[in-house]
Amino acid sequence: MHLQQLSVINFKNYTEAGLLLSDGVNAFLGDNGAGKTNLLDAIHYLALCKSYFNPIDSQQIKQDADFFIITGTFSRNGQTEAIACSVKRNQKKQFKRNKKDYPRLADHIGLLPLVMVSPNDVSIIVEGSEERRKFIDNVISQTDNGYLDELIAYNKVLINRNALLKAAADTGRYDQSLLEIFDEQLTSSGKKIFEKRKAFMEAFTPVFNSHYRFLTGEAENVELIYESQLLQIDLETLLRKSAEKDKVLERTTCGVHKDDLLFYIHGMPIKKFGSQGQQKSFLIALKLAQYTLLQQAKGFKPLLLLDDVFDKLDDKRVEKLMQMVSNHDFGQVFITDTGYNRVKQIFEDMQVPVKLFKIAQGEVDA
Ligand SMILES: Nc1ncnc2c1ncn2[C@@H]1O[C@H](COP(=O)(O)OP(=O)(O)OP(=O)(O)O)[C@@H](O)[C@H]1O
Repeated sequence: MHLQQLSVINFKNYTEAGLLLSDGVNAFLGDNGAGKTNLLDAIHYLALCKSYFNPIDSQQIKQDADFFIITGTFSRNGQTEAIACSVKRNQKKQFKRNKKDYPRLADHIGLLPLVMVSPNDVSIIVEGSEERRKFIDNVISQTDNGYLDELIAYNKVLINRNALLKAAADTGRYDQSLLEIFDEQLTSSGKKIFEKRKAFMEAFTPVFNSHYRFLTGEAENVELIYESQLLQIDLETLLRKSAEKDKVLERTTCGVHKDDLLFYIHGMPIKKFGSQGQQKSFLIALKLAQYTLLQQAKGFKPLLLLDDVFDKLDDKRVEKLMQMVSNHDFGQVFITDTGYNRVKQIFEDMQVPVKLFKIAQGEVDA
């Protein structure tokens, strides 16, 4: 699958721009604040109906404008897909596929799989466990339609159970039969989520290890561990055992909402003991593993968006990454960087064709 052309009107710092893209590597190059990442985000928006960086749609509209439009023509399984998206202030966003409206926006998601690697991803390492659960949930949802439904069901019961515990503490009355119903529902969804996460991590971890090793050589020893209370004990028993504690703390203290991913380098948490370059390499390997599993599930190559990817990586790692790109391990790739000559040189040295775009203050020059 690849994006043949992209147009934006009033999107972030662009008034109007159109790009004809290569089906191999495309590089958006320019100074800080020029609008390179904004182009990646426009592609992300077109594929996944939302910005990668900012959940508020109206903030993607160019300052002082009332709407934005993004259009793109994709070649997918030998067919052309014309996707158009428009957002007006205070109105629902609209997506069209080959000029037809979607009955549900959710029907669009999954059509154009995509993986973004961005400096913002460092939150997966440095922030709390919620960021890591969000990462794993996003990756599983992209390939498993039922997973998101289970997550929604689980979170709904969790909110209700916590409200019950809080109300019981406030009123002194404890509705045991309602709690048992919630526990049953929580156990049913929680078990399914746990089984899917466990199976996913079993497939994901060796792919991650192999990408990390390729990128960094054999010297660094990293570990990726799925941590869940359910690995030791089933959720039914857990909920029963923690019932008294939950009453005192007025919230549900066990379940899959406590799951986490642990990241180690040489036996130590990478958050505290990894250099910026090592953390970045770890994140790239995580995202490339996501790419590989997505490709396996879809049967074709997703788009790969690499924002500011050379920053903090040493020359050897840059070369390895570009080797992966040039081996056509990935299909269409988009790269951003501030150094026009640097990127031109890297690709010339590797004898990899690349389409270079000069970006300056919301203007594109191919
Ligand atoms: N809604 C908007 N209206 C106008 N400008 C916006 C809007 N949203 C973002 N911008 C501007 O777009 C500019 C370019 O942002 P972008 O993140 O694409 O830069 P970049 O070229 O990737 O820079 P860097 O190299 O620093 O990462 C920023 O200066 C930002 O203020």
